[in-house]
Amino acid sequence: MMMMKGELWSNLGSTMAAIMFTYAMFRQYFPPQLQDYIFRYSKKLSNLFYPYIHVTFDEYTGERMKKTEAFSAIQNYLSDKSSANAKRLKADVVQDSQSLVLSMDYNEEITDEFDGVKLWWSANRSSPKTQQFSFYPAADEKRFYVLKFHKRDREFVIGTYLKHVMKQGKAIAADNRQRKLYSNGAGQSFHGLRSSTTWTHVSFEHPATFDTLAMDEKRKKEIKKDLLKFSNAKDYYAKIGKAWKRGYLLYGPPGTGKSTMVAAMANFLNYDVYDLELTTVKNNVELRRLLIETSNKSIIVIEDIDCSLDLTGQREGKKKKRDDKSEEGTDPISSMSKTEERKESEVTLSGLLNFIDGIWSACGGERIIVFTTNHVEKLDPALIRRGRMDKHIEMSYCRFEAFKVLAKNYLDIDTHPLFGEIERLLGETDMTPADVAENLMLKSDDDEEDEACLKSLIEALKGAKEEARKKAEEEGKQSEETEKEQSVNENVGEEDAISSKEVKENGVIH
Ligand SMILES: Nc1ncnc2c1ncn2[C@@H]1O[C@H](COP(=O)(O)OP(=O)(O)OP(=O)(O)O)[C@@H](O)[C@H]1O
Ligand SMILES: [Mg+2]
Repeated sequence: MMMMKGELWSNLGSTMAAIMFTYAMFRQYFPPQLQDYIFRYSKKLSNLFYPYIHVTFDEYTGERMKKTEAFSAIQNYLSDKSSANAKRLKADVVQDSQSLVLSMDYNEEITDEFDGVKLWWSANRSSPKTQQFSFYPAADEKRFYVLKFHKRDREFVIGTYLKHVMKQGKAIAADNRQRKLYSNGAGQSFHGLRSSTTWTHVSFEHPATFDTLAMDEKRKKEIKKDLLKFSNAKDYYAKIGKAWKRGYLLYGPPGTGKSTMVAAMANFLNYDVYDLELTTVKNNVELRRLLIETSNKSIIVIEDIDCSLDLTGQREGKKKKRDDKSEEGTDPISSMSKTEERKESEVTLSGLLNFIDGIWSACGGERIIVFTTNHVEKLDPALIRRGRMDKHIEMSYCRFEAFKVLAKNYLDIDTHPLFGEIERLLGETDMTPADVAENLMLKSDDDEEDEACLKSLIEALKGAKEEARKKAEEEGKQSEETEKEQSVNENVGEEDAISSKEVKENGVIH
């Protein structure tokens, strides 16, 4: 046995010596051009037997060492596959992500299959030139992914597979990303002058979803379909030459779920929310700047638009006054500083309209603009015409369909003997979902509590019905009185007319 091992070593030694000798001879006796020639042909020869192509994706590119989109997308794309297949994994928190991203460790290789084509991915890093010990990655360490595939699949990989990887990777990043709720602060006061407002953000964690939203199931589905259609319609908007945005007007009495609907929309589409407080925006220029600073995939909300500004259909008069004012001062600088000093918002309706459908709103990707209001009738029709506010959604009082959603959410019940009476009362009485929900809030975990909640709701509904009846009665009385007054006035008017006729005819004053 010992003998055999010794022989093996000596054979290996002599083979190595022979290779080294041949290489030395090759370098010494062959001119460099010939060496190149032989090298190229030997590579071609090896390619004949090695049919695979390798593509490298570096983490950073360019002088400014910008992280490549491709690297991040591949990292996300491979994270699922790595956690299922790779034996050695490493975990990273990718920027702006709320969860860990698992990726295969260096020098691991995993196999992917797409449309019946097999491909191999490996994660690699080039070893740093500086050999110092450090917990942090060396500055000259380069990380990269290598994709290996058969040369017959070249076209498929370049034309289809890589596009699929990028798209999937970006979608995973969007899902994992921590969403944000932005609001425009009221700029700090400095020597009486307000500084410009900017967006500040917190993480967006509103729990409302379309499942928890009390609303007619059919309308809910329709809105969800509309949102999905919009978010997938990049090519369609490009084709018809329209900016990729959509306006929703949510209107209805207080407590009917308008703000809740905005949160549900954001959660459904995975968008950020920009809560725009118009009264703190100094002027149209600032409004435009705020818009440019919003990111893709976002919902820009202006709550209670009727209270935000004087946009309530009297713009002609207002506009004229403003024009008169601007004509007063011809010096643009002095008039600008005057405007700065004025504390109230100078945003105009036309500024807002430009904000919605001006050229600025076309920058970047998809955006949804939502206005909410309690008084749709007060708004200037120009503001809410179709094309600006594409979809008008009325949030109305709670009817039985909506109640069933609340009962499921709050009490976890689908049916109950008291539902019949509640259905009848909800049909006759206007109560907001907020008030219905208030009655369904459990005080304890007791099963009997369900019935107590429903009974308290019935009482509240009866109370509301009675109140509405009394109010209607009072209003009826009032209108009767005003009718009477009117008819008295008319009679007096007639008498006056008769007497004046008599005066004319008789020439006598009674
Ligand atoms: N349709 C609904 N579905 C589920 N919950 C609702 C609904 N409407 C109201 N609520 C409940 O009532 C509360 C108030 O609702 P929300 O703030 O959305 O009303 P709003 O229409 O925006 O009112 P306002 O006009 O006063 O701003 C919410 O916290 C939510 O719990
Ligand atoms: Mg609201």
